[in-house]
Order: sequence, then structure tokens, then C-alpha cells
Amino acid sequence: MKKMIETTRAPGAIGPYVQGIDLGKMIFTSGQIPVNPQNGEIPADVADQARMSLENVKAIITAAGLEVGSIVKTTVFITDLNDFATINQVYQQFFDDHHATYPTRSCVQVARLPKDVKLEIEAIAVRGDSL
Ligand SMILES: C=C(N)C(=O)O
Repeated sequence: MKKMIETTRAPGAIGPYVQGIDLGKMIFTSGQIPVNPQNGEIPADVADQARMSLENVKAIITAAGLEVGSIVKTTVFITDLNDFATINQVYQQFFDDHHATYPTRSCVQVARLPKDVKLEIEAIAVRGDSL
């Protein structure tokens, strides 16, 4: 059954979409931009933005009862490929901190993102014995 995931620990949708969908075995998050869910602020620094987006992804996965290690695929949208190394550092640290194996990933540069942020990250996770 298709269940909507809702949490105040990730920013609310800014358009016609939901934060996440739980299909039982698979969980999909919407793309998470680096909006702090507590105060609506967006950090200026790209490394801080990367951390914020990853924390928002984690909040949605956690709201579905899963852990970071359940993530099997991410897509990273960035507005400037010159930030690639910085974002990779934060990204690697995030998964290492959670003792999680790295998911598969696609990373693309895009012209522009909502709220003019520097990156957006979406994820797919799997539950239980699918891992
Ligand atoms: C921020 C988004 N995920 C959106 O606008 O689709």
C-alpha cells in the first residue's frame, strides 16, 4: 500500500508533492533542498547546504522507521560542478558517520534549483529483508 511520509523534522513541500512515499519494501524521498526545518533558513556555504540536505533526507527515512544504511540510491543535483569535491567530502562523511555503505548515486549539474540553493538530494531506501 502507498503511504505518505510526513515529518516536521524535514522541510515541508514547497509545491505539489509529498516529502516521501512508503511502498512497504521501498521508500522514496522527494528531492531535499537545504532548508532548515526548524527555522526555514538556508545555509550560505555549500558544505553546510550538503549537510542540511542529507539531514533532511535522513529525517524522512527515519520517519519511515528506517536508517541511513537502508538507502540504496541517491540522486544529487548541483548547480556548479566546481563544488563536486566539497559535496563529496560531506557526503562521504555523512555515510561514514552512520556506518552505512555508500548507496548507488547519480550526480548531475543543473541550471537552477528551487530557492536558488546549490544542491538538492533525493533518495530511495529499502526495508528489511530486501537489504
Ligand atoms: C524541492 C523539490 N523537491 C521540488 O520543488 O520538487
